[in-house]
Amino acid sequence: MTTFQADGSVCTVSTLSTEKQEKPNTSESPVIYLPGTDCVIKSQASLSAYTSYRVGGAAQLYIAPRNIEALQAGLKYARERGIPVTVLGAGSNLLVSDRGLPGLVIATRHMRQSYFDPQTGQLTVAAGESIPSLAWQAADLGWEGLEWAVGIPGTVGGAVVMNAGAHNSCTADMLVSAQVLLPNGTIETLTPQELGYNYRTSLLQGSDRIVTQATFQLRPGADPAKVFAVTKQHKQHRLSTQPYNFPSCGSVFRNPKPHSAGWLIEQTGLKGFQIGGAQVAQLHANFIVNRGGAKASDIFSLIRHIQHKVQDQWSIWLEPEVKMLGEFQAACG
Ligand SMILES: Cc1cc2nc3c(=O)[nH]c(=O)nc-3n(C[C@H](O)[C@H](O)[C@H](O)COP(=O)(O)OP(=O)(O)OC[C@H]3O[C@@H](n4cnc5c(N)ncnc54)[C@H](O)[C@@H]3O)c2cc1C
Ligand SMILES: NC(=O)C1=CN([C@@H]2O[C@H](COP(=O)(O)OP(=O)(O)OC[C@H]3O[C@@H](n4cnc5c(N)ncnc54)[C@H](OP(=O)(O)O)[C@@H]3O)[C@@H](O)[C@H]2O)C=CC1
Ligand SMILES: C=C(O[C@H]1[C@H](O)[C@@H](CO)O[C@H](OP(=O)(O)OP(=O)(O)OC[C@H]2O[C@@H](n3ccc(=O)[nH]c3=O)[C@H](O)[C@@H]2O)[C@@H]1NC(C)=O)C(=O)O
Repeated sequence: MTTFQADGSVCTVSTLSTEKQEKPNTSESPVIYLPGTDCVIKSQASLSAYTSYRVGGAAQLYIAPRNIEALQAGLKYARERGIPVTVLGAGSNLLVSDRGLPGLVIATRHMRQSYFDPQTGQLTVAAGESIPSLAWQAADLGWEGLEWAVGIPGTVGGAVVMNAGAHNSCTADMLVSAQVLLPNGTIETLTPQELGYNYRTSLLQGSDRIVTQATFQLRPGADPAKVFAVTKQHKQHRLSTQPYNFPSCGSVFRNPKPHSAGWLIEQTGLKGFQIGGAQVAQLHANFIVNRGGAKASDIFSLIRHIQHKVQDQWSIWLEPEVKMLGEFQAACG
C-alpha cells in the first residue's frame, strides 16, 4: 500500500517475493501470543517456507514481529528462558539444517515501512522491507541510487548485514545509518564506518545486534524513465546470466581474486554436477539450485565437494557467502 503525501514524500508498506502466504490457523491447538503483544509464537515452524532454497527443518519457536515493541518482547521472552535467538530476513542467503534450529527464530520480514523524504533525498526503511521493491519504487519516483538492488530478493536488514551488492555498487555505498537493537532491548544508531564494511561483509555478521531500520542517501530529481530503464536493464542482465527458475541463495561463494568463483567452478568441470536434488547450475556455476526435493544436506555436501575439487585443481579454498545455520555433517568417504 502506497501513500503519497502533500509534501511530495511517499510512504509504503509492501510484500516480499520470497514470502509464502500465511495459512490461517485451522488446527485445534490454542494460539499462543508473545506476552503483551499480538505477535503469535509458533512451535516447530517449518523453515523451508521461509528460505529461498525451500529447504531446512523446523524452528523450535518462531515469531515474525511487526514492530520494535514486539521484537523487544521476543528478545525478553528468549532472555528469560535462556534460549538462543536466530534472526532471519527473507532467508535468501541462508542454508538451514534439515535438523532445524533450537530456541527462538525471529523473522523480521513483517517489519515494514518506508519513507522517501524529498527534502533530503533520504529513504528511511524498516528492516523487513524488500530491497528489490524499493529499487522499483525509487525508479518510479526518479530517484537514482538503488538501480543495482533489483533482483536481490532480500530485506533491508539482510542487505545491511550482508552488504548486498551488484553491478559495482553495494549497500554500504548508500547507507547513512542503521538502527540496531541490542540483546538487552536497547537501541543504537550506527554509521557505515562503525559497521566495518567490506566486500559482502560487515561487523554485524556473527554479532547479536538486530537491524531494525536503515537510512539510505539517494539522488532524487532524475527522469523516472531513465532510472526505470537502467533498473530494467540490470534485471534483464540478471535473468540472462543467473538461474531464477529454481530455488537458490544467489552466489554460493564469495569471489576470490583474480578469478571469479563461477569461472573457477566451471573450469573445474562441475556445471550440472548433482548431489540428490542439489545441482551446480548450468547457467551460472556459482549458483547451486534446488532441482526439486533437495535436502539441506545435499546442498551442504555439494558445497564441500566444490570446495575440495577447486582446491585440488587451483589451490584456492572458496569461502561461502551463504550463511549456514544449524548442524551439518560432511559425508564420509
Ligand atoms: C536469486 C538470488 C539472487 C541474489 N543476488 C544477489 C546479488 O546480486 N547480490 C547480493 O549481495 N546477494 C544476492 N543474493 C543473496 C541475498 O539475496 C542477499 O544476501 C540478501 O541481502 C539477503 O537478505 P535476506 O533478508 O534474505 O537475509 P537472510 O538470508 O535472511 O539473512 C542473511 C544474514 O543476515 C542476518 N540478518 C538478516 N536480517 C537481519 C536483521 N534484521 N538483523 C540482523 N541480522 C539479520 C541473518 O541472520 C543471516 O546471517 C541473491 C539471492 C538469490 C536467491
Ligand atoms: N531463485 C530463487 O531462489 C528466488 C528468486 N526470486 C526471484 O527474485 C526476483 C526478484 O526480482 P525483482 O524484480 O527485483 O523483484 P520482484 O519481482 O520480487 O518484485 C518486487 C516488487 O517490485 C515490483 N516490480 C517488479 N517488477 C516491476 C516492474 N517491471 N515495474 C514496476 N514494479 C515492478 C513488484 O510489483 P508486483 O508485485 O506488482 O509485480 C513487487 O512489488 C523475482 O524474479 C523472484 O521471482 C525470489 C526469491 C527466490
Ligand atoms: C548473485 C550475487 O551477486 C553477484 C552479482 O549479482 C553479479 C552482478 O553484479 O556479480 C557477481 O557475480 P559474478 O562475479 O559471478 O558475476 P558474473 O558477471 O556472472 O561472472 C563473473 C565472471 O565469471 C564468468 N563465469 C560466470 C559463471 C560461469 O558459470 N562461468 C563463468 O566463466 C563470467 O563469464 C564472468 O567473466 C556477484 N557475485 C559475487 C559472489 O560477488 C550474490 O552475491 O549472491
